[in-house]
Amino acid sequence: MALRCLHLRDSNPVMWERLLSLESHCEERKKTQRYEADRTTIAEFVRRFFCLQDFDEEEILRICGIIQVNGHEVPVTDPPHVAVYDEASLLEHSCRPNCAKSFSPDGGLIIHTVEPVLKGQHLSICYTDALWGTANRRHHLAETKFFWCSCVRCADPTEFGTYFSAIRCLNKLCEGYLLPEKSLLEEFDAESVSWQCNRCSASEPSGRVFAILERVGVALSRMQKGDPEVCKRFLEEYASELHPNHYYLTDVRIALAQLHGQTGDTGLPGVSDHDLSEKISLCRKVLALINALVPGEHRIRGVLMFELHAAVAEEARRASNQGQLDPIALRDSLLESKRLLMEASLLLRHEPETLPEGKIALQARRNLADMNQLLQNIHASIGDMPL
Ligand SMILES: C[S@@+](CC[C@H](N)C(=O)[O-])C[C@H]1O[C@@H](n2cnc3c(N)ncnc32)[C@H](O)[C@@H]1O
Repeated sequence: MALRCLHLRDSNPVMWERLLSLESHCEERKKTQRYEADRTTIAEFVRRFFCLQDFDEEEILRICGIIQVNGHEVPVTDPPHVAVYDEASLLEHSCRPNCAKSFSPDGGLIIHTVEPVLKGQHLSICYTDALWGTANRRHHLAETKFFWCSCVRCADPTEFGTYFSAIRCLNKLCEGYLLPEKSLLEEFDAESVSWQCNRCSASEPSGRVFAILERVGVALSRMQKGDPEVCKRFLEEYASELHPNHYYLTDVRIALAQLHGQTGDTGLPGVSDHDLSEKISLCRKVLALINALVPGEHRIRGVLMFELHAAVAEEARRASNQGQLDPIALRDSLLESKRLLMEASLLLRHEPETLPEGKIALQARRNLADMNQLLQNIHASIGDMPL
């Protein structure tokens, strides 16, 4: 990537100037280990191996900084590649962005709004993982993009009342939750801020809280996420330490919501009634949480809506077969399933078909045609007007 960028100097001077106009954070980078690693593995190597002595080390390291600060990982190739888009580099970061990005099959960048944007309002995307907790997001941004985030979400320790990063009070008799004592608006690391219970006001040093989070994080990274029973055990075990909406629990719920119906070859019809209703409630719960926290997570919302539409339709089919659902109630359940399908299809409309989300979008469009046919038959049988 660095070599391709350097090549622009002679092959495309206009593009070269546009590249150099981007932020490189060279001064901040000089204090990092990565700067020294880039010096030996990229700058020295490029100069010696490719005999490009007319680029000095500082110039090459500036390009490395531009790539680090402005690069996007493009998942449409295998392995993914990194690309810089100069106009999109103008977009600022927010942990609750009003825009989201997708990629076209040939690696073009598509920026789409995810909520209404007023004239004059800043456009933002999320530079980090929006489903990480506040301390992790801020640390990642400070390390890689060299700023302390002060977005609306970071400014609110409760993260819009979701308690996404909260853990249970360490006093077992208290039913409250621990959160950072002050909002993280200033330039300090989460490690310097104590955590306070929202009920008994007990204060805990951040080190104690982070030790718990690290222990649970290690357990999560070691667990077999492809096994529904393992996921269920994790949720049961750590419910006593974390807020019900905590990001670790949410991560496992997202996996479990998709696993029911994917393991084995019988698909959703082979899933037990219990697991089917668990799938529905997991999808609803996580969707409500993400809608409140970060509606811009369109990919995961689209995937969960697709999963939910299938589970709702399957539950209605079972109830109808057992005579527990009259045709009108069946129609209403299928209409809900259709609404979810339409929304999934809309949310995933920019995803390329080579990626799993693009395949789901394609399947959603096919299912929609089948669903319309099914609904027409039901309308005909109950003498209803088509909807
Ligand atoms: C991709 S560039 C964005 C364009 C850059 N501001 C420029 O003028 O070239 C990323 C850099 O912009 C700054 N930045 C972006 N979003 C920010 C935010 N929410 N708060 C503070 N700085 C931000 C940081 O310096 C970050 O490293």
